[in-house]
Amino acid sequence: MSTDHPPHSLERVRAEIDRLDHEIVRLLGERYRRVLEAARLKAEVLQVAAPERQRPVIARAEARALEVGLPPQVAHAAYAALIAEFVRLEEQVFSAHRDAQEESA
Ligand SMILES: C=C(O[C@@H]1C=C(C(=O)O)C=C[C@H]1O)C(=O)O
Repeated sequence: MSTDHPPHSLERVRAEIDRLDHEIVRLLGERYRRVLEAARLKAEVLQVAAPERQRPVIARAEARALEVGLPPQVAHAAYAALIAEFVRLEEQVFSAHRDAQEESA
């Protein structure tokens, strides 16, 4: 279904939303794998949250939202939630790594 032929029924709109969600989650999976790579490149848990990096990432998402006609507060809320969860997962990578080191010591 292309955007040249907008869907007219609720069913068709929902089918298009489902198709987009499929792609969005695929992209989130790619992003998650890069976040794990970033975690592996950090020397200590204090580097995980990196607020100085979070701010421009969220600002860029808001600016991109404006370009594509998405209310920027939606991009802000989505990215703040995503990053909070990614930070939590990165912290788990660190504690698992620390536990493994302690066990082998
Ligand atoms: C991926 C990183 O780690 C965390 C996750 C971020 C993200 O999901 O964009 C950004 C900064 C950090 O809070 C990073 O430092 O780049």
